[in-house]
Amino acid sequence: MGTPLRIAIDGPAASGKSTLAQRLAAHLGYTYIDTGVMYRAVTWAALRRGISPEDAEALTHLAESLDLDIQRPTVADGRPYTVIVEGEDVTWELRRPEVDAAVSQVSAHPGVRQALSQRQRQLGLRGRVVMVGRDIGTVVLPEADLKIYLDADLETRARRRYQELRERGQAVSFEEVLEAMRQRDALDQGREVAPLRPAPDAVVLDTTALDIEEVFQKVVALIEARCREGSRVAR
Ligand SMILES: Nc1ncnc2c1ncn2[C@@H]1O[C@H](COP(=O)(O)OP(=O)(O)O)[C@@H](O)[C@H]1O
Ligand SMILES: Nc1ccn([C@@H]2O[C@H](COP(=O)(O)OP(=O)(O)O)[C@@H](O)[C@H]2O)c(=O)n1
Repeated sequence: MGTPLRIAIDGPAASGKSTLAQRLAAHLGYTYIDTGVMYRAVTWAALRRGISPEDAEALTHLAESLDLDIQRPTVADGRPYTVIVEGEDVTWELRRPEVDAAVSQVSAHPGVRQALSQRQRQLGLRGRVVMVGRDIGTVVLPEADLKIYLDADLETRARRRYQELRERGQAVSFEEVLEAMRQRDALDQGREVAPLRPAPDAVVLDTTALDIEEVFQKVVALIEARCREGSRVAR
């Protein structure tokens, strides 16, 4: 294999997926695609319209028809991209605790998943992408050339997310973040369609004791090793 053209990164909340993916995409000159943002956008729109997170039919219709645009950052406030839903910049709205609390329930509906996975697969098939989510290696792009599953223990992930939210000025307690994350993990791992788990051919990397740079270096080393293997086979 040469440089992997499609890289899939899956794992639970705050395992470091987006951080790694953005650095890898910049390093390789690839496009970074965050699929979680699409599930968050549907959830945000549902909350605004008063659609219940249990209403499969209404949510499926929303996922199929939502006017959603993910653009290059339009404001220099640390955002990796700007998300426009129905003409409104909702980039930071999507990170609010209300969205966190409902997103796993919304994402469990097969109709919602089908609508969004289809859009994601079309983007992924273009190649030269680093795609992040929960089911990229298992469902969205099972033919990805490199699959990474990032993990870290719950406390560590909750601490990372807590610090991130506090730095952004959100008034949350560590216990609230921990409990919300525990519930989201359970729903994401327990759903019937596309449950969160590593693909059989994923490289599982536990980041509990690794800093951001160490994770990045490990994955770059992995990509370089795969490239060397590929060129040996090709010779
Ligand atoms: N290996 C790491 N060590 C410490 N902090 C990390 C690490 N990876 C990511 N972070 C921090 O943890 C938070 C969540 O990371 P993020 O990449 O958004 O996770 P995910 O995309 O998996 O939800 C961010 O504030 C990020 O800077
Ligand atoms: N490919 C994906 C991506 C996200 N999701 C859902 O969307 C939620 C938010 O995903 P996210 O990647 O934005 O969450 P964080 O890891 O950033 O906290 C997850 O908890 C899942 O319920 C999914 O089901 N499948």
